[in-house]
Amino acid sequence: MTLDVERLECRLGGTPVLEGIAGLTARAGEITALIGPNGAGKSTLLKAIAGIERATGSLRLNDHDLMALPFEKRAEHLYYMPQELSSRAVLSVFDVVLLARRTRIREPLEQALEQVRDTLVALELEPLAERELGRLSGGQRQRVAIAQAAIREPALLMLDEPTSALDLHHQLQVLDWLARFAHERQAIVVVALHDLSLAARFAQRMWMLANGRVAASGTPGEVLTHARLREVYAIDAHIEWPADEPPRVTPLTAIRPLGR
Ligand SMILES: Nc1ncnc2c1ncn2[C@@H]1O[C@H](COP(=O)(O)OP(=O)(O)OP(=O)(O)O)[C@@H](O)[C@H]1O
Repeated sequence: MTLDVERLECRLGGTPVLEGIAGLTARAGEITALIGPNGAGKSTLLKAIAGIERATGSLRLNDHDLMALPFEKRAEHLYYMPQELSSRAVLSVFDVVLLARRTRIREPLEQALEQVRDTLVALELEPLAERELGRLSGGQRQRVAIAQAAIREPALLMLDEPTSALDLHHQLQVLDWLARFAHERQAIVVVALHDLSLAARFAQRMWMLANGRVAASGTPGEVLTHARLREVYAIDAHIEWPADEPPRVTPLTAIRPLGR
């Protein structure tokens, strides 16, 4: 089970935003980290895969040609969690997660309720189960959105900066849970992240974008090099290579304007 992206192009408001995106593969059971500076095209790429932005090229998810599927049909196979989350619902945390699960219309209610309870426990959201969505903090809202996304159990789960509002505990806890989710459900999980050490720790594969193009893809060790961090992020960084562990990146200095 893989997602394969080839020759992807996307224009927004007449401007080319993604150009010649090719050679990107994400595998079932793994986390793929989508990295790159502000404006590199990460959200646009995820939205193009989801069918929210129009694009040309080739997108294959397992045996499906996603480009041939209209938005609603793609949605049967994938889910995209955006960066900006709405918090206006007056429903409780439990109810919004249950509603997300009820897209499976043939599932008995008792089974759905059990799945919701398990997911809330796993994401440490149980104490908030009866709280209205509009009365949550930013990080709590983000964790509920992750629960709403994952409980659909899509073949392809795409999360746009899911840890941007989370404290250190919940950054680790959520990514650890997503790694187990990917493995147990054999889901393809693609996560846009800014923290390179966190990305390297939990992702088996990385897609690095810069200026709407692929700057690199491969394992964290292959992608995260001094030269590439200078070129793509315009930073000097200290990269540690602990034995048998993924690289750790400490950003040191911004060396020039980034341009975007
Ligand atoms: N509607 C639009 N019309 C024209 N250009 C757009 C539009 N939306 C986004 N862009 C541009 O497309 C580029 C890619 O934006 P995108 O949101 O995909 O970047 P990103 O890598 O997700 O950035 P960030 O890390 O800041 O979230 C940016 O230069 C942005 O200004």
